Amino acid sequence: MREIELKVLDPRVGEAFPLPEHATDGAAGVDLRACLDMPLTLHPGETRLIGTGIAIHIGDKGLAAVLLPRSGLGHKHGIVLGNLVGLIDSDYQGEVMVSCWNRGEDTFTIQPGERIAQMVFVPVVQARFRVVGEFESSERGGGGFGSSGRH
Ligand SMILES: O=c1ccn([C@H]2C[C@H](O)[C@@H](COP(=O)(O)OP(=O)(O)OP(=O)(O)O)O2)c(=O)[nH]1
Ligand SMILES: [Mg+2]
Repeated sequence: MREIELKVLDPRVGEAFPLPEHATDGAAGVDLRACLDMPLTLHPGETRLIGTGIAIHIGDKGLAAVLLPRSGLGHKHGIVLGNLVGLIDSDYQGEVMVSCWNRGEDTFTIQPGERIAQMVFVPVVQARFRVVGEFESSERGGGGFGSSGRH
């Protein structure tokens, strides 16, 4: 298991609000909690940026973190991410923020400390580009967007 530096920005984290951790042995993500002072009601179509009360510094350019919706919130209540997927750079040291979007048709109230998203660490390959005039031919070539048919 990798160790990632974490700063507690709100004293409730680690006390009233548990620190993020993999909930089971095989869990891919760690849940992030809404560091709110009071319940926050999201009306249909509304998006709000919510702090998590933590900062992380990944500090390894071969690693990043992605923020993803929680399945239950997204499927049952329409609470997903305003940026669809959040990306945390390895050199980011600010508070981890979650853009919460109510894409549903009902209002939804987020409670302080509620788990609103999950964060997954992923490997990253940085690339530089070498400009060429022609590519070596490949089986696919330029075909895409359903070029191989539907079945
Ligand atoms: O859901 C998110 C997405 C991003 N970030 C933070 C970490 C990330 O490293 C930084 C920049 O994110 P990104 O590059 O996606 O945003 P941008 O709009 O391109 O901003 P910038 O100009 O600062 O790169 O914002 C979050 O806290 N939550
Ligand atoms: Mg950016």
